[in-house]
Amino acid sequence: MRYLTAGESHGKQLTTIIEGVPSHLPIVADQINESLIRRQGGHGRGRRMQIEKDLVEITSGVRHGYTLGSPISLVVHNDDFKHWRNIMGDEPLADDAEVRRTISRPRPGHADLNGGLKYGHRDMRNVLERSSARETAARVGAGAVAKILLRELGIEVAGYVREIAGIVSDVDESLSLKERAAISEASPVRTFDEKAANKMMEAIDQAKKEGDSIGGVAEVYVEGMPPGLGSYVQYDRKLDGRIAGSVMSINAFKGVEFGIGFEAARKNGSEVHDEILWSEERGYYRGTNRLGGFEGGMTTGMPIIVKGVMKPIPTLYKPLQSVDIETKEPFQASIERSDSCAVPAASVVMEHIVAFELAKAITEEFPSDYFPRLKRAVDDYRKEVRSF
Ligand SMILES: Cc1cc2nc3c(=O)[nH]c(=O)nc-3n(C[C@H](O)[C@H](O)[C@H](O)COP(=O)(O)O)c2cc1C
Ligand SMILES: C=C(O[C@@H]1CC(C(=O)O)=C[C@@H](OP(=O)(O)O)[C@H]1O)C(=O)O
Repeated sequence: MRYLTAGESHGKQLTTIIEGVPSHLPIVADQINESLIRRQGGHGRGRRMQIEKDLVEITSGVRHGYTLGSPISLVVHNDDFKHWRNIMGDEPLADDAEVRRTISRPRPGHADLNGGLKYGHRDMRNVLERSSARETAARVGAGAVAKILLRELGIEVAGYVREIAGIVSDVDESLSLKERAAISEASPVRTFDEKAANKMMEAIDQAKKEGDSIGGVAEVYVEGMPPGLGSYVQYDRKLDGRIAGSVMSINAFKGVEFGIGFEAARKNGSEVHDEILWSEERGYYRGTNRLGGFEGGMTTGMPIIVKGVMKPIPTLYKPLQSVDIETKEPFQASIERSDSCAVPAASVVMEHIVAFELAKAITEEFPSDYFPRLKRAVDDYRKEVRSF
């Protein structure tokens, strides 16, 4: 499975094309819409999210509620486009057109300057339109299809928030995926501890008041992956590596951890590695899950636990020094509409990005263009490893 996205933040629409989804998988648009709506929420989002109501149109690859095995294309219309029609139009502009006004003031922390240098865009709107995290709506569409495939195989994926601005929300490690999903879904910052959630919201409001922004940590939890997915035999087949790469590709993500992650550097081996146990009822399993479900680039069959670190949003009302590329003069701050914290939304994005990598690994391990056949292969494999 693979996918591509297209679309500018204030352009007409976002498009996703997903290739390699087997036929006869039941899909309806509302399942994808549920994911899209979840991505729009969370305390700290800016005014743009009041304008958009992300709803998908499935434009190919699905007929009467089932995948055809042909490429699936998804379209999400940008409601904000109507306000940007002049600026984002594809007609050549008259020399004196008002909308010729260009963006010449790059924001530190965003893609503006590097993108301008690389693509020769002296109007950096041409960079920000595509570097904007609006694109993550298109990626969530692909992830929602992946989640449907995984669910049919008994694999569930949940994303939530663990930390915002240094405020940590503890999670009771014994909580099941369903419990994690339900509790975080009910929280305005998608987290567990209500006290921490209130503090997080205060920190977000404070940052907003000060014209600043804040980041945090999102976590994705996966139940039901069979052991042995991914591989140790070649670097680019290591599934933890692939997941890490795709999590790092989310806008503003700066780091990834599995299980106890960076804490492993400060512990002895006996406090890090998960002992191997066996029982008639469960087959092989681990006494702990400190490594977060991976060994040797392969799943262990234990829940996958992966964290991603999101830096604070780069667009600030508070002055940060930059240089106008036309005048070469320093300036401070450009006032633009922006989120002040998007970690809750990003936890939904991360959930879907991880789901896509898992579905991709499954379809590589059990290649079939016909979903019922793929499912039978997965069931057989589960039986085989159970009696190993
Ligand atoms: C869900 C989400 C919402 C975001 N919202 C904003 C925003 O409103 N303003 C902004 O400047 N950056 C926002 N970002 C972050 C930028 O898109 C990101 O920092 C930028 O593309 C540069 O890429 P980099 O930070 O990965 O280097 C958001 C990111 C995510 C995941
Ligand atoms: C549109 C979304 O996020 C946007 C991501 C973003 C950025 O620079 O990344 C900037 C903001 O866009 P605008 O400049 O239109 O207010 C966010 O609203 C979205 O998540 O759907």
